Amino acid sequence: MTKLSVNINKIATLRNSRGGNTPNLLKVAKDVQDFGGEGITIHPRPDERHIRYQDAHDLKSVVHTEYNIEGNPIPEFIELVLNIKPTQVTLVPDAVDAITSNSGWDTVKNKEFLQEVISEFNRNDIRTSIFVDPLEKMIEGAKETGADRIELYTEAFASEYAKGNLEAVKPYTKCAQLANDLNIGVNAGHDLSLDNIKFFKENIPGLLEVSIGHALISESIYLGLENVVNMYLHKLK
Ligand SMILES: CC(=O)[C@@H](O)[C@H](O)COP(=O)(O)O
Ligand SMILES: NCC(=O)COP(=O)(O)O
Repeated sequence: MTKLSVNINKIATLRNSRGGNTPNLLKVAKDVQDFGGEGITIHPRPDERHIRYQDAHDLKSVVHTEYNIEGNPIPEFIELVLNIKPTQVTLVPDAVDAITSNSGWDTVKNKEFLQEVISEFNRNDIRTSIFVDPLEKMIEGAKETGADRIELYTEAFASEYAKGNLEAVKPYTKCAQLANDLNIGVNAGHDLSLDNIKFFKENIPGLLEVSIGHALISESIYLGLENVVNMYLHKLK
């Protein structure tokens, strides 16, 4: 069983573009869960370009499924997560000015730092996950940090799959198998979509959770547009 955690960053992006409260992030989080979504993911970035730190606090009382907070463990982020105590924290090594997450951790080079941060979250009963590229060495390194799970960074798979290269899933299958053997849980995310998710799931043993945002919100626009245009036309008759 693979859980779907919906990343609502893009809802906050749209809200922030007008300065008001539309679309309402908390309503969307509630609706996602009412519609069967099994988790809510947010990735507050230091510049608060989409999710604000206050949103992360406000969502705490609304998210009754799995609450996953992603981010680079800078001191402000660590403090935020320790205050909120979500179900899971996913550590992502993104630069402040990165347009989106663009690589996994080097779990070998950063082993001691990660061990330190992870043990602090573990002491607070927060499940930990580390964002990694599909490289076996990085999975072995992740195990040594004490993390409960890895999140496989799926951008490379998604872009190759879109070109028809089905072989691109192979390193992910191998790494998931290794993670299963090492008894570390497997999550995945980035650019997963309605086009690629079924194939990905079928090829990843023990896939526990996927977090999906950019494509899912875009698809919601595509699939909802006809309905809404028609509702406006009806009112204008
Ligand atoms: C960790 C990850 O894979 C990202 O996809 C992320 O959570 C999305 O962040 P943005 O919405 O800021 O691109
Ligand atoms: N962890 C990945 C995530 O939350 C969503 O990534 P994307 O679907 O917005 O690329």
